[in-house]
Amino acid sequence: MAADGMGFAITEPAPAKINLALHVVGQRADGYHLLDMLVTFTRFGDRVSIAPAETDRFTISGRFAAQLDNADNLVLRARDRLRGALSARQVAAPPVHLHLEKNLPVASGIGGGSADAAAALRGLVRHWTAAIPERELADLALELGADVPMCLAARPLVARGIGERITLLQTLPSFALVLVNPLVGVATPEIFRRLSERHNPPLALPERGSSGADWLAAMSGMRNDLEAPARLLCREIEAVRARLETTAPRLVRMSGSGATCFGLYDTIEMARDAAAALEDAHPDWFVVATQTLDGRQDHGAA
Ligand SMILES: C[C@@](CO)(OP(=O)(O)O)[C@H](O)COP(=O)(O)OP(=O)(O)OC[C@H]1O[C@@H](n2ccc(N)nc2=O)[C@H](O)[C@@H]1O
Ligand SMILES: Nc1ncnc2c1ncn2[C@@H]1O[C@H](COP(=O)(O)OP(=O)(O)O)[C@@H](O)[C@H]1O
Repeated sequence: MAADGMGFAITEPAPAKINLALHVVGQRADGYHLLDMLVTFTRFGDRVSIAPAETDRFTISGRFAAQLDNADNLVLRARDRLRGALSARQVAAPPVHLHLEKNLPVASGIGGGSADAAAALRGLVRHWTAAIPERELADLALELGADVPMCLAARPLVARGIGERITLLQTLPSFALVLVNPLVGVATPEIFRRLSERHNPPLALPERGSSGADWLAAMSGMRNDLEAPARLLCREIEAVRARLETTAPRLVRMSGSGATCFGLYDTIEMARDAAAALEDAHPDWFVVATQTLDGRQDHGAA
């Protein structure tokens, strides 16, 4: 079932989250790792649609719909948490039909579940015309997952702490990129457990007002500290990286805890050519050419 043409009142984009860099800089007493992350979002992603309904309903479509459990979906957890917060304020939150178009691979390091939860929160706040303080919404988002607050912002940013300390980056430009996933899921907790070093140097960001070239130069000096343990756990990451390197990218890196890797290119045409070559060589992989949102774009433009 596609959401288009079904009369949904609201369709909210759920852009993929890309960790352009991820430095592990410490660990909290509860075991969670302290991170320094340079994050952006893509035009390509999932979509969450909302319509009024007699009783609550949830439907899923899209390439990766079959891999998800309807009952325990982050979209439903987001709905229930927001409804709970609103009922505490005596704000009505009547039944809704939520539809998820699942285009992003699951457990792949690009935050699909977090993006869906954030899109559901954004859409339901609009649908229920709920005046909820930004701070309370951010706290509620964090309870749903470490990546959900940044997916709520859905624009270029630096995230610190476990992801909750967010600074928006107006100057980060849009990049053409290719996402490649070998369709092997990676379990995030396992990757963190296998880290050999937990106190690495923080991000060194370029000066304010830097150009795209300055950002690329700065990013080439950054890392994803989760890449080494992820490669040990998921052998396919090596092959994905090697294939991406043959397409003349400006930068190749893994996102999040993997296994999705991305290549950055000078133009969207170059990214599309690279994606076509990768799809030819590996029709069994997930490959997509897209663009990241720039710091001044609203996520609604995705
Ligand atoms: C690694 C990142 C980078 O953006 O992305 P993904 O690979 O998930 O896309 C995130 O920090 C993932 O955040 P999120 O996916 O919300 O993780 P959660 O479900 O909250 O945590 C899953 C588990 O990973 C470990 N974990 C997670 C985050 C963190 N900063 N330190 C940790 O040690 C914990 O064992 C936790 O129980
Ligand atoms: N809407 C959703 N999309 C993806 N995963 C979901 C969703 N709801 C619940 N999950 C669960 O959350 C876990 C993490 O998924 P995901 O956000 O795709 O990982 P990642 O952040 O590594 O890309 C999965 O194992 C999946 O079972």
